[in-house]
Amino acid sequence: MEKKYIIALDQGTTSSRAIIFDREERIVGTAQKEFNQIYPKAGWVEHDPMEIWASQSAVLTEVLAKTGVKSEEIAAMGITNQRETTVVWDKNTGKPVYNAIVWQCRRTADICDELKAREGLEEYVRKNTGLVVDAYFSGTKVRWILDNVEGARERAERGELLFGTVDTWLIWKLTNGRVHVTDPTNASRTMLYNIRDLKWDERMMRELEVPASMLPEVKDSSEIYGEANLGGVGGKGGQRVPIAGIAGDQQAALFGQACFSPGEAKNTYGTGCFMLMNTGEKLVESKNGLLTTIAIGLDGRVEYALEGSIFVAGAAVQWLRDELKLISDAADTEYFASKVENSNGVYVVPAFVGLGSPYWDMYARGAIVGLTRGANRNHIIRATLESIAYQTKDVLGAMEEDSEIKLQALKVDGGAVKNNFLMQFQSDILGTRVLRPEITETTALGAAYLAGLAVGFWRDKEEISRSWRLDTQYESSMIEEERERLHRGWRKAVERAKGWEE
Ligand SMILES: Nc1ncnc2c1ncn2[C@@H]1O[C@H](COP(=O)(O)OP(=O)(O)O)[C@@H](O)[C@H]1O
Ligand SMILES: O=P(O)(O)OC[C@H](O)CO
Repeated sequence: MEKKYIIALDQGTTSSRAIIFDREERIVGTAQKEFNQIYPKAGWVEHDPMEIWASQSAVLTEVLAKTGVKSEEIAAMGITNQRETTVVWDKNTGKPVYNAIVWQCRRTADICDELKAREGLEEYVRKNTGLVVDAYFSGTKVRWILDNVEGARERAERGELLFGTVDTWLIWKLTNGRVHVTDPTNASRTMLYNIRDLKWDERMMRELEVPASMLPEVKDSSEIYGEANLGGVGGKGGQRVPIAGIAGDQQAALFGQACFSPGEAKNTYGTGCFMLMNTGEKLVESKNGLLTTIAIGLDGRVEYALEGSIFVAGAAVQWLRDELKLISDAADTEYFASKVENSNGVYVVPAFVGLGSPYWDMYARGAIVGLTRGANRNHIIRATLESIAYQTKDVLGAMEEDSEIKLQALKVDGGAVKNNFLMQFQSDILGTRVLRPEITETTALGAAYLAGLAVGFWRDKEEISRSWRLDTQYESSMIEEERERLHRGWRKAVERAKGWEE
């Protein structure tokens, strides 16, 4: 049967998605399922790995059923995932030894403080892993599991336990425990991977007390890793489909946005907000609070990116909906924010899990400042959306300094870019054009491209570049003095939120 489609699995922080693309990058069908966020203590965030797997395999089945696409028509499958989130499981039973510790989780802040106190280690981490010492990354999360789950360290030392980020966990499940792999984009988020030598870093394994036997094999982001059995009933029948692409969701979005040349950048507005700029084969060290990360691993070589990681963006909108109950749907924020002329001096700093780039403060916590008697719910809603744009502005400023490139336009994607108020305010506060493409599911598209390239479904990056299509362009209409005035207020608000929990 003719191979007409690529399927992408996009395992995000709040939901699992499966999307089928045809050769013209049209979305043929989508299925999506939210899953539980577990908050055992203030600042802690977990997911149940079995629920991640169940929701991901459910949407895979659902998208095939609802589109009528046959598994024989699928050329390959690509995987993209929330990054850093850490799963440790028993390789014999397939059972996780603990819940997945989510990237947002702050429980390892004290381990980070201990690492920072070790002579020269922070510098070593920056130089060799491209990261800062922060609870965000997988390394301290693995260490926490080994230190805190009874018997885990002994079992890990006996070679019985495996570690994986979510890509690794899903591929292990999809291949019935046969394949234990990851790719350089995910490996570069663990604090255990040397982004210069392109291998697991001996010193970091020692410092974090993580046995080498737990770590997956690191393969290219686009190659065949194994096969998944699709479309069978009760474990029988079905079609074997190659799993042929892996990338962390932010790097997948960079690829899906066709940011292939040095200096091209995108910002993805999901739970958090992640801006990545391709720096090609050049590894740029940040002096302004950004990360150096691997953009992609192709044909045995890697390209690098500078990254600004904002921990809370769309999640602040969910907070307005679920905790404050100011809205019933995320999309309502656009209407309410537009009902007021400005935020009336109110600033929301959504530092719910500390602050990432460029501030790096594990102990910051959320704040609403500038309240007066006239402040109403629309101002708070508006200030929440504005906080996403301000955080992005701070990251872009750092990126322009580090890269010495002035960005002419910012390509955007992710769930929150549907919000026209946010996009216009973003352009206003940056003073830069904002470009929203027709396909905003760029994360899934990037994973589809990687899988498609591995099996010859798409020819090369040039073919992909030609497919990028603009939907809307936003241009700034704010005068510089106003931009600076508003931004000064934001910086003051951030100062108030810093170090709160220390
Ligand atoms: N119209 C909207 N305005 C603002 N935020 C939105 C809107 N629609 C969705 N969001 C936010 O976008 C996020 C979902 O985007 P998505 O890319 O699916 O995230 P993720 O991959 O991180 O799970 C949610 O946090 C949600 O609150
Ligand atoms: O799942 P998302 O889209 O919120 O992305 C999460 C990031 O990969 C965390 O680094």
